[in-house]
Amino acid sequence: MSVPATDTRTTSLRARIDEIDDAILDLWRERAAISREVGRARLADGGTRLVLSREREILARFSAALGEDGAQLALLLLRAGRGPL
Ligand SMILES: O=C(O)C(=O)C[C@]1(C(=O)O)C=C[C@@H](O)C=C1
Repeated sequence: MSVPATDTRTTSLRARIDEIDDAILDLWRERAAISREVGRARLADGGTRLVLSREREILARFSAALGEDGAQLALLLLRAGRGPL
């Protein structure tokens, strides 16, 4: 029996979704590691743990691109790097 064309298409689209998710996870981990490094360097220089002006910029950028979902995503990204407030 032949496989319906929609099943084949779904399988291939899901494979692409998995690739995209892997890329997102890699980028998530890379961003968090870089954020931690920036934070450690700032603390070692006697600076603050947070830079709220920078966090506001990031929140605004994600909100402008994705609305409320973007704001939530930005908050999760920031927390992954600098830890909870
Ligand atoms: O850009 C910085 O100075 C960072 O420390 C990185 C970062 C971020 O994850 O984007 C993390 C904490 C700061 O409050 C602001 C931004």
